[in-house]
Amino acid sequence: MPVALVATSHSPLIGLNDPTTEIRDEVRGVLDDARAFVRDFDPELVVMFAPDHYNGFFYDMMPPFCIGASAHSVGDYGLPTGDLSVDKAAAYDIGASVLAQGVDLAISEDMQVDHGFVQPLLFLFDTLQSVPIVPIFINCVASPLGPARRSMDLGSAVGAALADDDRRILLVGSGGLSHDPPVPRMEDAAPEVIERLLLRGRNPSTEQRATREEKTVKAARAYAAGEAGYRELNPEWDKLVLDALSSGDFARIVDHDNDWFVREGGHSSHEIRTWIAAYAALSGQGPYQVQSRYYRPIKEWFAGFSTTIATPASALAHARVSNKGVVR
Ligand SMILES: O=C(O)CCC(=O)/C=C/C=C(\O)C(=O)O
Ligand SMILES: [Fe+2]
Repeated sequence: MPVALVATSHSPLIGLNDPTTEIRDEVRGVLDDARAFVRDFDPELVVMFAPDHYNGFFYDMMPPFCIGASAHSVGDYGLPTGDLSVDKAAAYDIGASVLAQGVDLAISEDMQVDHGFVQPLLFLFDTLQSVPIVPIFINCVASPLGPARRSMDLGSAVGAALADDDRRILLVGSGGLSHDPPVPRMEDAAPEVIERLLLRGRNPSTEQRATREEKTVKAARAYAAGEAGYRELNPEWDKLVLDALSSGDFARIVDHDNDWFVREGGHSSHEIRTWIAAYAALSGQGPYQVQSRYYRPIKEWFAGFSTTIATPASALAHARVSNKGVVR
């Protein structure tokens, strides 16, 4: 199948707590390049791996992986609400194949998604409905998490499921590198927050959502000003991860235990599982090459922010090649 990959960080703070104009423009340029690449590739199907942040998935039933046969954006952080254009038949086919290959995943006919899915869609397509999509949720925040290697197994199985599909397929991974924004954790959350991590967190009122989101913005401002006791970003670790994914050396990442990710990259570094899955799906189609790689630590967004584009090595001759950012 003709295939390409875009993996990108997301951050709910984009537009709400921006870095300098220079850095904002730099990122805008990188995302414009990614959008131009995608426009040229003209995908007929997007398969997106992304996490959730207690907007769609709660502790009433928290699967490690879930494929959406229909999906709806909850509209967090000012993003649009509405249905995604899910390719239901493809979702069931991929789900059945992945299960047959021995990777367990749930299926949802009513998947609620947040900025984890919505931002990359908007970065690359401007709207929620521009392109048929199969959304695949990977739990990256709600402990206990399985080993990172399992997200590689998921990605490999999805890649195998797609191998005979003749459509142009864009694989997308959505999540940060090192980062530790204030996403609550069951282990140490206050009782009223624990309530929110259970089913009762679903469909908050406008006021409840605004209060919660204001807290995140306030925390990011304090973090960027050096005031808060949050974990620093880790560009060295981010480079290791980007190098490993660029070279296809997955073992450098997935053979580590979950504590390594938290120690090196903070709790939300588990979001890199979405990239691991997307890259593993790509690697199943043969050798690949990263064509473009951007990285910059952006504290205002609580993110080691990166965007990469990769294609099968055979497609490289047609590539736009660029490397931007501060760490390569
Ligand atoms: O909104 C909340 O309840 C907690 C804050 C939150 O979800 C932050 C998410 C940040 C990212 O998605 C990220 O940096 O990857
Ligand atoms: Fe996130």
